Amino acid sequence: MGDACFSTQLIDGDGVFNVSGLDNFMKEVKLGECGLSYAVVSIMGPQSSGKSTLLNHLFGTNFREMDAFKGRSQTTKGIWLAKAQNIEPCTLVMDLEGTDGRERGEDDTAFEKQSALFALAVSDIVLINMWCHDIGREQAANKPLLKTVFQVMMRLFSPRKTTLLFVIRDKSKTPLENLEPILREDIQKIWDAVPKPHAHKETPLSEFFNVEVVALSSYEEKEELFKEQVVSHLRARFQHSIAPGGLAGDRRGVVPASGFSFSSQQFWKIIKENKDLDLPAHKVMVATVRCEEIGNEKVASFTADEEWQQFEEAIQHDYVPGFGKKLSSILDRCLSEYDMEAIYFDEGVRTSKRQQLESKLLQLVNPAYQLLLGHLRTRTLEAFKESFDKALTKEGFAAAAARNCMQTFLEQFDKGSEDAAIQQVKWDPSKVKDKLKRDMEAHVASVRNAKLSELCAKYEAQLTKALAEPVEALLDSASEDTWPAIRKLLQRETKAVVSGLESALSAFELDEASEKDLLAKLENHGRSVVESKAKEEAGRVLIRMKDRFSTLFSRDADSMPRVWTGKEDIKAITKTARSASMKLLATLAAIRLDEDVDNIENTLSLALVDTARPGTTDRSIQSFDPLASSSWERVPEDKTLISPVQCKSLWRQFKAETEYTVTQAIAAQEANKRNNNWLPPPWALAAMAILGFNEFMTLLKNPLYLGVIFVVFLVGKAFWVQLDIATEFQNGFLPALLSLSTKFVPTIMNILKRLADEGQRPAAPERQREMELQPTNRSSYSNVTSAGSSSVTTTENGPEYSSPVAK
Ligand SMILES: Nc1nc2c(ncn2[C@@H]2O[C@H](COP(=O)(O)OP(=O)(O)OP(=O)(O)O)[C@@H](O)[C@H]2O)c(=O)[nH]1
Repeated sequence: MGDACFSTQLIDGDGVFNVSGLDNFMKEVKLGECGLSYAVVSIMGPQSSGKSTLLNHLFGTNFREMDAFKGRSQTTKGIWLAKAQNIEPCTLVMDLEGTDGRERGEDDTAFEKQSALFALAVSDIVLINMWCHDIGREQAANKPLLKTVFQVMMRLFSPRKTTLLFVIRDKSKTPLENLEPILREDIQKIWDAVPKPHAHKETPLSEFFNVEVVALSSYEEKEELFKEQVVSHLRARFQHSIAPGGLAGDRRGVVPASGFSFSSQQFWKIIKENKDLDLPAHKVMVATVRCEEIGNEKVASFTADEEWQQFEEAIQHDYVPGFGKKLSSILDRCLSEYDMEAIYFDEGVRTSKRQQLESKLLQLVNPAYQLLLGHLRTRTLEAFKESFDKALTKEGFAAAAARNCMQTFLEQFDKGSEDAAIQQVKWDPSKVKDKLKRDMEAHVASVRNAKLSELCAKYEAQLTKALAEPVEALLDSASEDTWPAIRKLLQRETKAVVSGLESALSAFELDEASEKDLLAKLENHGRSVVESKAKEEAGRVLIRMKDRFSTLFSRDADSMPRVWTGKEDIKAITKTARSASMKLLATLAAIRLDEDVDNIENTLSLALVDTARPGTTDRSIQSFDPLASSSWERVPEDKTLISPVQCKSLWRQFKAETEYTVTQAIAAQEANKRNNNWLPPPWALAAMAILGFNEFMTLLKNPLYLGVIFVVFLVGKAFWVQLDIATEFQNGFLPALLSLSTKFVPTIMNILKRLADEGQRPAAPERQREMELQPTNRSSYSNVTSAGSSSVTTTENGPEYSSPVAK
């Protein structure tokens, strides 16, 4: 690559900034890597005053020079930029279009003013090229130039101190020592004459400029001497110009080399808009833009980072161990790269942009972190459930064990979240942990509730078993002691089961109120078992009453079946049996689990059994019926099983259905009495014995008569059995006659047929005996059932009673 590469037109003659040219130039000379170690030198001076010639000799550049033989005309248009050769640190050299050209106007927007301001803004050293013979001259060519420089300097807010190096060309024999004071005086005069803003009225020139003077021999006449002076004297002053005590000014507004392109573009833009330049603000602005750019580059490089991309992908599916450590190192790398690139920019801007970058990166990473915590939470919850359920099947539910298990897995979560923690930021995983804790608690609670209801159901079943059958038995044998006995039983069994549940509940560590609740529920369950049993029994009360009645009525005190001989007091027996049945009704009329304060038995006894007591008249019953009510006195509605009116109707039904048994008994008694009366008086028996003596003797003498009588008896007995005459007459005399008349002929035929059949078989006598036995059994069965029975069907509205007769 030739020397030409190092020079480029920065701003053309029309004031257009060559952005791409500058960017290429910067890449070419690797300016971006210089940081703050670079200097900018520019040269101003009249047209064709040998500026380019000086720069090329001083810095080894190749700015265009005028050909000496072609005459004087402007060669440099706009502003050119090149890099000085063999000068440390990197020194940029700007060659400006010459002043006092006739082509340009004189107003504020004139190109030479704009370029002078630009040069002052970006340069550390400004060379002012002037002819030696102009010194002390009123009409010197450099006077308008200096005026311009000083004027535009006022347009820089808080300007930095720039070095003005006056290069006196074509030095004469007059020594520099003599020339310099005259020059400085000239400069001071110009400075004083320049209109200044109020704030800088009294500001001395030295505040803004560092004035240096150097004189060179004529390049045209003493070229060798010129070259020697340039190389051996002047060039040395540009080495390490930015070091303390170097040629450069105070460099207050300098921007890092990587911001040079943007900074100079902005300067030119503002100058073109004819605005004043605020160097500190400009510095901050360049830093802001550049740091932002660097930050964005770092975000882009982070997003494209392969390691991060792999991480992000893996996290979509599952928890990745070592997340925090790995991500911290990627972020760290990114941030330190930023630090390195932004190091020379304004510290305030750099730091705030670093924070922005950091928060952007963390924002990018945060969803992955949250996802990771989500995976960690799910994993931990699953592991907790597994371990908890395993312990549950082994040891049953225990609140303490559940707590320990939760603690272990919460600690596991803590470890996992520590592993996921990023060093650059302290993200708080407590919300996720809280959610995990809530989920764990919900699981424990649901298991606990299931176990609790299982336990309660077990104890309820136990209590049901302990109560149901004994209560049924107690109610079955209803007496005065029934309810006290039931109460005692209920109390005893409930106490036992409740204490069992109480000790089983200790593992659940329930609060006092909940425990009390459960125990009370169990107690209530016991009561409800008793109550439902009582309801069941009340539904069957009519059958029970009839059973009790028939037991007491048909059996004597020794439980032996009664034979109605005629001596029994049927009325008294009936009364006893009915009053026992009434007691049963009274017992089942209400639930008495708390106390026996009701007056049901008395009321019933008064209204149902004692109606026929001496002194009780029909009128008094009619005028006051204690059963004409739907509720009992002192018995709450929910404890009433059979209301007074129901009792009354049941009693009526009971009486109607037992009436027949009583009538039967009375009939049997009367029949018995009649049977006993059939025997003739003793005198008739004596007469019969005396008068029938002859017939008796005839029979004794002729046993054939006895055989005939025996055969007649057998035939008669056969008819009795076959026609089931005894059963037929139980249904009444007339129906029996009708039934017997229809059955008479078939029975004769049947007997004859059987006789014929039996005659053909050798075992005939045994069959006949069997035949004789059968009807006897049947008749005894029918006697048992004849006591009558009824059935009860229960409907939603309560028990319904129906009599078997009706059926
Ligand atoms: N007398 C004299 N002439 C010089 C000197 N240095 C250069 N020249 C001549 O001055 C003429 C202009 O030289 P340049 O270097 O092109 O001057 P310039 O100031 O860059 O010109 P513009 O870019 O057009 O403003 C050339 O013919 C040079 O030979 C010098 O020291 N003394």
